[in-house]
Amino acid sequence: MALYSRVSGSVGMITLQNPPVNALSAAVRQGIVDMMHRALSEPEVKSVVICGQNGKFCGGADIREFGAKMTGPPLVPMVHLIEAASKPVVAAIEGIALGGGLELALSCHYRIAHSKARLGFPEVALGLLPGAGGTQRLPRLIGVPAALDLITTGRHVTAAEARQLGIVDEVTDLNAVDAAVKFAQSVTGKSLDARRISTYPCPRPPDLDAIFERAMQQVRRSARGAIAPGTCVQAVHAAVTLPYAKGMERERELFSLLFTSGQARALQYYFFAQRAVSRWSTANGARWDTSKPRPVRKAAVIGLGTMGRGITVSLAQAGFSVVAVETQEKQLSEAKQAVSGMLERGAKRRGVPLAHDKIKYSCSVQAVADVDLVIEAVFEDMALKKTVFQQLSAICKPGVLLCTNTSGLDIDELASQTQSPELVVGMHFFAPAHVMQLLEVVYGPRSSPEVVATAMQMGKKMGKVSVAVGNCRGFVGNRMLKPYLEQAFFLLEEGATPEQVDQVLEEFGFAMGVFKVSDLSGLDVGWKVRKADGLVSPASTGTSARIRGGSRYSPLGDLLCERGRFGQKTGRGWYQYDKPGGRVAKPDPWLHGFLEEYRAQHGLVARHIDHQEVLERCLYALINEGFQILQDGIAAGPEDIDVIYVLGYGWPRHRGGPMFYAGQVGLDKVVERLEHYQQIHPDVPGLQPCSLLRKLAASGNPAIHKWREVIQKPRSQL
Ligand SMILES: CC/C=C/CC(=O)SCCNC(=O)CCNC(=O)[C@H](O)C(C)(C)COP(=O)(O)OP(=O)(O)OC[C@H]1O[C@@H](n2cnc3c(N)ncnc32)[C@H](O)[C@@H]1OP(=O)(O)O
Repeated sequence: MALYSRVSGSVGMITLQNPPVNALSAAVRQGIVDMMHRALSEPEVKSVVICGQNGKFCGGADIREFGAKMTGPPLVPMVHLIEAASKPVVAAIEGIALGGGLELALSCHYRIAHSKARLGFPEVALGLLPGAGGTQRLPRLIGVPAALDLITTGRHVTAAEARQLGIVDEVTDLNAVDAAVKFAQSVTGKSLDARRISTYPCPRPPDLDAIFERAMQQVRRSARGAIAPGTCVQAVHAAVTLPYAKGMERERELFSLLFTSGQARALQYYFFAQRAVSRWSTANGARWDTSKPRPVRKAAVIGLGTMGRGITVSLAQAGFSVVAVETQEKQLSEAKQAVSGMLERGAKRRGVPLAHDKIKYSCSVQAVADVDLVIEAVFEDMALKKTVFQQLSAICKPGVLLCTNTSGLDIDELASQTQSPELVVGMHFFAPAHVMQLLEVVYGPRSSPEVVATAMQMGKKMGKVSVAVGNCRGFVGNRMLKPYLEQAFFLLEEGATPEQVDQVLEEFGFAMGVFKVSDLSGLDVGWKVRKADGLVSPASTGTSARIRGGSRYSPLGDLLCERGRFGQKTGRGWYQYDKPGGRVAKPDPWLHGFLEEYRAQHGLVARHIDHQEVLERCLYALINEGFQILQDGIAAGPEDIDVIYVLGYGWPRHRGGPMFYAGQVGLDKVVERLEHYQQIHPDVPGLQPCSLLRKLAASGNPAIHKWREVIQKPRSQL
């Protein structure tokens, strides 16, 4: 709702009240309309200030109401009422003015912002465009190029940048509401003719066509199939080519198109999913709201390879004192140099002070004796990690949290090396660790709730989205990757090429196809794991070479590794590169010949494989594993899996995540297609729909937020 008060006798004050961000719910819109009428009808009131309760102007339309039938006054007539007002209306922007909140501010005649406020049109991230005149007013106010930038990227600007761009009239370090009241009094009685943005002509720079062409190219490059960015460009184009009223009609049409698209639903689901994962729970009943994190001031990182360096940078940038340990002098000095470079680049990019002095380097593990938390980041080797954990357990002061950065090793086995297994937790960072936003916090059966809470909070402080997951091989992300990769390999055996598979996945919206990712991360990584698992056997022909433990197995990755083809680092993998370390993947005729030879050797006949089969086999196998993970209680809900896949594995955000996507496709359809492929490939257990998936499909494909009711008590494997 909105509160009305009178300040200094002549200023009508409308205060938005809708915690936590004063979003424009039906009640708030109704309140604004009613209070505007009141302010305009009171003769003593000469000007109006609009502000938000609790230091937040407005976070935009209330996203929680998007799924329901629209009630209350629409936004567009509301902003027109404000702009048309005969008394000056001043927006007092504290905290945030985002989306509909900024549109509300742009309909006011003046805008006063606090210096710490952030403004922006983030609708594009929700699959929408600013639909209350934002695409028509902003270019009129700040010009086409700047408006295109803000609307298509959704980036927030500081008050200072907003002032520079001309979005706000004044910035204050003092109380913005008081400043707005003073300002409102100072403009009482002045003509408002030049203050109504909708009446401004839209600037037409001479290279207008080129500007729009560039903007379209830019969004096509980065959107990966998302439709909102291009639609935003079209809406701004209408501001330039049409009179305001017609431009508004066009904005409405385009907004409706986006609003009813599956992409907007997926992105809005994802918005709440990312927030839902912070309300974590574990299979043994620990919860975010009952578990208190421990204070951590000083942390240590053991092992300064690629991951350890990234983790050190993240910790230092988050303000922690860090002891960075690498036992070899040479590696330590290389790491020191690399970390300094990363910190310098980070400080420059983010405009923050350098964090060099936060880090102390040491060659000795003894240096961690007084820290509060250790993150071990040595090679992915259980024996080595066990030794390190034994050492840490002996060296560290009592009560220290011992975390391991592993992408899939058994947390409990490591915990058993220590005197306090309840203090051990996994922190699975993604490379590059100082850039990637995702952190899987892996709890073992003995990890204490406060240790999980501490790791989750540490991740948040490092700017990560932390997702709590249970302990199993590969945790959530890498466990689901296995059947996905497996299907991709099988498709090559049956006649596909890496380029074909990658193209299908990239058209779906993945940042990179599975084979390009494999080349980037190195084929030897998986090879090492398969060797340790006893899966890699000496080259042989016939069916037995492609069976392990009674199930189908593809040795293709192993065969490439045997030939030294480790991907980008060796200049050859599933693709060829111009040199070792090269980045541009080119189809490799050698690989095609190798696949033909392989098929001939194993009596396989290449067949035409269509787009649909590639997509269904890769994605549905991955999704099926996701349901198995839910069934096992390794992830608490589908949102956890979806956030992990979007942030860690390049799943297109506008498709919500694999579990959301499965719901969109229809769970019964996913079951039906998995059964279809299982019949053809009975030796692939990953194609057998898991019982939770079957159960959900049989219960009528319920909405994703209802799945937890069906999952009920997960049968935890922990
Ligand atoms: C025709 C009309 C068209 C209108 C278009 C729009 O206006 S669409 C909406 C545009 N606005 C946004 O996209 C803003 C989205 N919100 C944010 O970016 C951030 O939440 C924030 C406002 C910058 C605050 O970030 P912070 O990190 O401080 O907190 P959280 O993100 O955790 O959010 C706190 C809770 O607030 C809820 N919330 C935020 N914005 C909205 C919103 N617009 N509507 C409803 N609810 C919102 C958020 O969900 C959090 O609550 P939880 O209960 O934890 O989920």
